Amino acid sequence: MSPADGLAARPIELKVLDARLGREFPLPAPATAASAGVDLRAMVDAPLVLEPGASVLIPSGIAVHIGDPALCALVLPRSGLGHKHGIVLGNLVGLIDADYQGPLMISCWNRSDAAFTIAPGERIAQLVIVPIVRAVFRVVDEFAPSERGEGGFGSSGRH
Ligand SMILES: O=c1ccn([C@H]2C[C@H](O)[C@@H](COP(=O)(O)OP(=O)(O)OP(=O)(O)O)O2)c(=O)[nH]1
Ligand SMILES: [Mg+2]
Repeated sequence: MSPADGLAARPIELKVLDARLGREFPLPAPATAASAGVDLRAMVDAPLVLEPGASVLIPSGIAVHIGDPALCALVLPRSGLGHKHGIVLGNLVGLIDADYQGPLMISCWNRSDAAFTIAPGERIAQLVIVPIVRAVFRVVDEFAPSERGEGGFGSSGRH
């Protein structure tokens, strides 16, 4: 039994905006049975040199309409690119709303001190669908006491 066997697959509508996807490059799909995300590809026309410190908005070649307001999607860096090459996201994390139907874009930021060339179709980030809680804020004057109280920002020390 694979670890993901207990998970019901959830259909999410996807539009292919770049005809190379599904032909020259695979459509987004989990790499393993229990992968949390699917990799997103940089659907640029030609190799793109990202200079140190530069950021650029790259089309993923797809649009997704999540539809269910109890879900959203997060665009996250790939750990290898982020750690080894400093290729992360210009917005740090991308949030895709359930009602967004436009092109899924990836803001790529080269936080390293070396230029990085992004090849057409390269897997550049990943997309994770997550459940959300719809908060309705209820204004109060005082909170009931909690164990932490107002302590934060390192209040518990370092070790
Ligand atoms: O990395 C990202 C982040 C966002 N989006 C799209 C989907 C999201 O639903 C929409 C709006 O994102 P967000 O609310 O984070 O951006 P904003 O600057 O507040 O734009 P808006 O005024 O349109 O809400 O942009 C992307 O394609 N990629
Ligand atoms: Mg917004």
